Amino acid sequence: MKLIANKNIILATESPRRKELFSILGIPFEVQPSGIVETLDGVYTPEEMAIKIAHNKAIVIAEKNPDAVVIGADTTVRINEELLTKPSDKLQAKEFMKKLSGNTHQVITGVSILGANVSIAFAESTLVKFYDLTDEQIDAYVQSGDPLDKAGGYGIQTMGGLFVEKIQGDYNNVVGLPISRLFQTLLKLELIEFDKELTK
Ligand SMILES: Cc1cn([C@H]2C[C@H](O)[C@@H](COP(=O)(O)OP(=O)(O)OP(=O)(O)O)O2)c(=O)[nH]c1=O
Repeated sequence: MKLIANKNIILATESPRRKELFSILGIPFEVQPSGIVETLDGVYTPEEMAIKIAHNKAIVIAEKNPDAVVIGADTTVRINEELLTKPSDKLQAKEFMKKLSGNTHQVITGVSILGANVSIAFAESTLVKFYDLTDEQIDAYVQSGDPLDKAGGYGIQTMGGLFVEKIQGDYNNVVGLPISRLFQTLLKLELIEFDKELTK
C-alpha cells in the first residue's frame, strides 16, 4: 500500500523513536523540535496532561508554519497514581525501576494534530507488566544510561524490553507514538489518503 499526504506534515519532535515510527507511513514529512519545557500548571488527569503537553509542542511549530499540519506527542508513565516522566539522573532512574519492578503500569501518549483548520487530540494508553527485578538487573540497566531520555526510565524497544512480562495495548504507543491510531485519524481527517494510481 502507498499513502500520499494532502498537506505538508511536520512532526514537532526531537525523539528519534517518533521520527522512525512516523516513517512507517511512507509519506514525506519534516521534523521540527518544539524545544518547549514540558511542565504544566494546574490539576489534570494524566491523559489531559499528555494531550496538553502534546498540544503545547505542536502549537509552537504550527505558529511558525501556518499552512502545515503539525503533530506533537508526549509520553508519560503512570504507576499507583504517580507520574514518571524522564528520570533526572541515574539515582532517580533506579528509583523508577524499583517502582516498576513486579508491577503493572500504564503508558500514556498524548497526540495533538494541529493546523490547516484541524485541531484534534487524543490519548492512547497501554498497560505494561514488569517481572520482579533484582538489584543486579536494575543496577546493570541503569548503568547503561538507556533510561535517561525515556519516560518512566526504560525503553521497551531496547534492553528495557527484557523486563516486560506482559503488555496490553499498542506496543508503539509505549515507544512514543501510537502510529496505528494516528494513521486511522489522519485518514479520517483526509490529511492522508491511498495513492489511487498504485492501488488500482
Ligand atoms: C516508556 C518508553 C518511553 N520512550 C521514550 C519516548 C519519548 O521519546 C520519551 C518520552 O519523552 P517525551 O517528553 O514524550 O518526548 P521527547 O522529549 O523524547 O521528544 P519530543 O518532546 O521532542 O517529542 O520516552 C521510549 O523510547 N521507550 C519506552 O518504552
